[in-house]
Amino acid sequence: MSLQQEDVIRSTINFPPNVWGDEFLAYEQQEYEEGIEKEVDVLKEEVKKEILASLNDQTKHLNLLKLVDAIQRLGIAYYFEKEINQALEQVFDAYGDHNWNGVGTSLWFRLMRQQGFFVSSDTFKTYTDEEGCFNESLKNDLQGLLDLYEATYLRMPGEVILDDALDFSRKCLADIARNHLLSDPVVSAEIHEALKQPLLKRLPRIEALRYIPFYERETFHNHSLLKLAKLGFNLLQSLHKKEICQISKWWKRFDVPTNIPYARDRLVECYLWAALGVYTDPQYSVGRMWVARAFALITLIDDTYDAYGTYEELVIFTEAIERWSITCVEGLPEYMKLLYQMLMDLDEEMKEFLAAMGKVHQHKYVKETMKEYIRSYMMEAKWNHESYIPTMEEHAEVTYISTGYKFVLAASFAAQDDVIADETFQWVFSFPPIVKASCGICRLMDDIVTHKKEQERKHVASVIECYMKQFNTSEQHLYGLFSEKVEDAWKELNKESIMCKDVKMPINRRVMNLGRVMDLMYKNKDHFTYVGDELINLVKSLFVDAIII
Ligand SMILES: CC(C)=CCC/C(C)=C/COP(=O)(O)OP(=O)(O)O
Repeated sequence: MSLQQEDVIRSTINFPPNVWGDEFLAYEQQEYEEGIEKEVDVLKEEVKKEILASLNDQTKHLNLLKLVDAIQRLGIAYYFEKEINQALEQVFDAYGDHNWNGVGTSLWFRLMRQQGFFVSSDTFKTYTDEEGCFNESLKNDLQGLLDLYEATYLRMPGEVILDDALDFSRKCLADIARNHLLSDPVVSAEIHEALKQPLLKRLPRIEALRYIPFYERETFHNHSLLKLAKLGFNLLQSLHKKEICQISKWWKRFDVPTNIPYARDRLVECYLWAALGVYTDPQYSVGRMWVARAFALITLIDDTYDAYGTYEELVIFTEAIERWSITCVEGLPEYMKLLYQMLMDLDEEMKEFLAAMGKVHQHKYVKETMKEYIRSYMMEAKWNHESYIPTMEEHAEVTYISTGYKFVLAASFAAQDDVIADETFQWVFSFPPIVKASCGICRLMDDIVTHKKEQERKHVASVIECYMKQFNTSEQHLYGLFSEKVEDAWKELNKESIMCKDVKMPINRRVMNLGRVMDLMYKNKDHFTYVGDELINLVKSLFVDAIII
């Protein structure tokens, strides 16, 4: 009997169609005004000089930190990687892990930890009395409270003083916001936004979009820096437009709505994921486009395993993945052939890229993590088929891999046009705690918002069902419990990014950005599947509408 016959029961649902149509195909000819790069270079030099001028003068260190903070929040740190590192190293050499005293402690603490320098949370003891209570006088300094609040999010597991400082500053800020004591609407908006989402969880590019107009309103802003931020934003935006146009042309060839109508068609959203969470710096154009396309294809494969494919079909597909050869196409059910072909074509492209870079031997890392990823999909399909609810441990082991983040990281190292050591691939293979924590954030935040809808059809058990079964408990208090686990995972990310020196900071930052994407795609609702105005407007602001200079 053919598997394609109509009596096969498939647990599909009607996902909303792609909201973009052909919009991005129109951006092929986007050219930026001539001369803009020259202007950017001049401004860069000005800002570099300013950084370097403050380096050796301790009286200027607070201003130096403010400048670095502004550069990072304006989203142009990639222009000053070397200078920022030099500046923060200098500050670390001057004050060690706890000797910064007085004004700016919270800013110093946050910037140092963000850069991977360990500084001690004991520094905040000066803010408390003998009983460990935070001084009431702190409530009178609004900027100080905001800075303290943002600094506390850099906490590691067990840092009670920072947990307390967070409770204290959050409560003070919420009281201030509630009491309408503020006459300044800009500061009031700042408090509301900070309470909604701390800096730690904001994706740098989205923060730039938000911070540029905010910074402009500040009386003492640096004019060169502001101009550079705007030009830099627009330059990268025009590159994004071109890239989305290019990958849209590739995607259109496959006519997904006709050929794979049961799956989510989400190329632009996947590009957003890749551009904000994986490759944020302009130079990684090739990698960004490869990863975005891989995500879009994986989304189709995910919906095949989670919904449309029958168990028998999925076994065949998984075996073909294990064999990893285009010759397997023939043995696949008709509708799966395109998926397999797309995957093999993308893989071929990756191989060619690696060969051109002289690192073709690293292809095996991408292939192996992809196989492992698909095996995790198959295990979920098996549990679903057998109506088996796994233990929490079994569930985590499989569904952390099925977030795709381990594969994404390995692929991102390969698709990056600089030299990435084999040890870095081996590091991700060993599934280190920082990567696990990022996968944990992904799995928990995803399951919290998607499980209700998924369980309406036959779907693998989410972490919620597994916990309820194992601990014989009700669903109600689990959302709070898992939200706390997400916070714990953030503490782990902080700790590992500072304490673990196996990889360099840009790689840790990538792992953290993957965690941050979840705050965009899966906070309170599944914005990836059900793309609404919020995400649409964000995409337009990031990739379509230039900032007015
Ligand atoms: C990082 C990657 C690979 C992104 C690709 C897009 C994707 C598969 C999203 C998860 O959808 P989902 O919410 O249905 O996920 P799951 O099926 O794992 O719950």
